[in-house]
Amino acid sequence: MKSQITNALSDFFFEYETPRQVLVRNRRVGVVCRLIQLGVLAYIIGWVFIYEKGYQSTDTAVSSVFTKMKGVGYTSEIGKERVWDVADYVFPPQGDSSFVVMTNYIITEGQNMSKCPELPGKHNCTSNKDCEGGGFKRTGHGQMTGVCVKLNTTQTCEVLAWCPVEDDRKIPDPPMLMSAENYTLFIKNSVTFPLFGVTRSNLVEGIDAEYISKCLHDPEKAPLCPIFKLGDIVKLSGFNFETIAKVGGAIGIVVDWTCNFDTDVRNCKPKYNFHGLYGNPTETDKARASVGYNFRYAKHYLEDTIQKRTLLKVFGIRIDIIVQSLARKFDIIPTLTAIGSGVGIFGVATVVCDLVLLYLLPKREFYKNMKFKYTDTHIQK
Ligand SMILES: Nc1ncnc2c1ncn2[C@@H]1O[C@H](COP(=O)(O)OP(=O)(O)OP(=O)(O)O)[C@@H](O)[C@H]1O
Repeated sequence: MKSQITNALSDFFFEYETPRQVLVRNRRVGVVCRLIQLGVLAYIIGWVFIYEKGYQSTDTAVSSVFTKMKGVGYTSEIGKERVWDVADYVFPPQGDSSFVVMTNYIITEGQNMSKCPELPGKHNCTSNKDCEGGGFKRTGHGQMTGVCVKLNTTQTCEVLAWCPVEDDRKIPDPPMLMSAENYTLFIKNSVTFPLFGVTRSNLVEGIDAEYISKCLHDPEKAPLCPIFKLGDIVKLSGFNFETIAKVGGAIGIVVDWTCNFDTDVRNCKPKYNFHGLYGNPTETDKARASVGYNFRYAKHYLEDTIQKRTLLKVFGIRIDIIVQSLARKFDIIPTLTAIGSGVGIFGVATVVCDLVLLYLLPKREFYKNMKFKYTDTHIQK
């Protein structure tokens, strides 16, 4: 018993078995096999390694964006000249990655809390019965007092509201702040790739204070300049400035960081892309339920101890800055995984050629006999 175990152990340790193979001298099978192997090799080298960069690991960035607008707008309404600076036309003012630049507005000044007639149109009435006291209309401006009052040639419900109520039936055309086309936007963006421990900023090497004070972004001539003219942003996103300025719209600026850290990190530079998200009403769009982008904003103040407000219906260009990133660097683990899976796929060639050899060729019986060694039929005692 002991000697049997010793024999088995010595067989296990001092012997090596390797499969015997059959060398098939057949041109057709040879060609099929080599072609499949060539295809697999092309797939591994061309697709997995070169195109998909299977030898690198990837990481996306953690990023922060800061924006600042500059430029001055001028409007002249009947008897009133006004200059609009950045604190007046950017909402919110903190320099977020998503903000609105006012390009058109409807201003209602000196509103105070009192009773006044509603806007003619949706809120017309013929008698007090049409104005339910204490009630609210879906798109009304205040609480109805229950009285139907005369307003010019029509009658409307009287409301307790911020009076006079805003009349937004006509949007100023051309837009009040056409000068917004010349405003400039400064984007400061910093990205960190935690896996590779690399931090980059869009103020890359060579973008110094002097360059910033003069440059203006141009996709061809100054692709790295972080200062953009609003008119250029609108044009590059495929919109017409006057139309988008009138009713408002949204634009996405994509800062794209696609970096390869196998080369110098200084080659990791941002690319800016512009996308019109919504706005620019075309003829068919006019029929849509909602066109453009607007919101209301009020500035409150006290006048002779009476609280008053100035209401602005703001039409503007909403800019969303989106950071997209993908960095790559050589890593031994994905490299070995790609090689391993490639070697595995080579096995496909053997399976296909065996099928051809053993089941399709006319001399398949001959090859079967060469490939397999048969035992005698099992005879039961
Ligand atoms: N929208 C913009 N258009 C043109 N230049 C800008 C714009 N925003 C900032 N800059 C300039 O870029 C530089 C860096 O701006 P940053 O905000 O860091 O500095 P700042 O001195 O606080 O700027 P500011 O001129 O607003 O006081 C400054 O010279 C600034 O004038």
